[in-house]
Amino acid sequence: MTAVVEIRNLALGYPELTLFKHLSLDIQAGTTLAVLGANGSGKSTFVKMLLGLMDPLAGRVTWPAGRPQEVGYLAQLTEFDRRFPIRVRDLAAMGAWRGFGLWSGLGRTGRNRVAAALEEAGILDLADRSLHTLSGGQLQRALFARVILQDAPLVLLDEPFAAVDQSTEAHLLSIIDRWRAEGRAVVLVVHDLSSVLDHCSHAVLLGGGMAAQGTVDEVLTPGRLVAQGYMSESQASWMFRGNSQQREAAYV
Ligand SMILES: Nc1ncnc2c1ncn2[C@@H]1O[C@H](COP(=O)(O)OP(=O)(O)OP(=O)(O)O)[C@@H](O)[C@H]1O
Repeated sequence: MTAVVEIRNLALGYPELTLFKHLSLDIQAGTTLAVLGANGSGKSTFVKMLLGLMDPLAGRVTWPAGRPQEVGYLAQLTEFDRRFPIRVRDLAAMGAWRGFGLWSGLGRTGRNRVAAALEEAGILDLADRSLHTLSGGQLQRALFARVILQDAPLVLLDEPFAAVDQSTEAHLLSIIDRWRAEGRAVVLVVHDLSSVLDHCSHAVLLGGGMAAQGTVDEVLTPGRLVAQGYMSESQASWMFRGNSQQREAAYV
C-alpha cells in the first residue's frame, strides 16, 4: 500500500496544552481512517494539522508523493455559515475551481461535472436553491458534492454525520466507500462507533494524553476506550456485553 502521509513521533497541541505525543502512523491510499476520542481530545486539531493549518509540537509529517495540490475537506457543520448568499450548484462548483480557474466559468464539461456530483449526493433537484433554505442534511449533501468535485487523493471529513438522519448517513457512507475503492485516503472524525466498524479499516483513538493507532479491531477495544476516556466502564460493559468482539458491539 502507498502512504499518502507519513507521521512519525508526532506531538500535537497548543502552547499551554499538549494533547498527545508519540503518534506514528501511515495514512494509506485506499483506506479509511477513523479518528475517535472524547470531546476536546484533539480530533479537529489533528485534522487542522493535516490541512497544514498548524505545526506539530514535535515529530515529523511527510508526504511521500509530495503534498497534493488539493486536500478534500469537510469542516464541522457548526463552522459553516449558511447565510452565505449562494446557490447549491455554486457551492458545489467551488470544489472544482482548480480545474476550471476561478474566473473563467465552468463551461459545459464543468457544468456536467457539477450536475453529476449533485446527483451522486442526491440533491440535483435542489441545485438552484439558496443555502439558507436547506435542512442540515441537505446542506451536508451539498458540502459532500463540493468534496466530490475536489477530486483529491486525501479527503478529511470532520464529523460528517453530526446533523444527519440514518438514511442520509448511509448515503454519505456509500460515497466514502467509493472514495476508498478509488484508492483515495479518507480520514473520518466520528463519534458513533457503529458508523466506523463497517466502513473504516483503521482507527486513531485520542484521549488521556495518548494516541492509539492500528486497525479498527486492534484499537477499539473496551479496555482502550475506557482508559482513554471515550466511555465509562459501565458503558463499555453494556456495549461489549456477552462477548469480547467489538464488531458485534456495533450492532447493539
Ligand atoms: N486555538 C486554540 N488555542 C488553544 N487551545 C485550543 C485551540 N483550539 C482548540 N484548543 C483546545 O484543544 C483541545 C482539543 O480541541 P479539538 O477541537 O481538537 O478537540 P475535538 O476532539 O475535536 O473536540 P470535539 O469532539 O468537542 O469537537 C480542546 O481542549 C480545545 O479547547
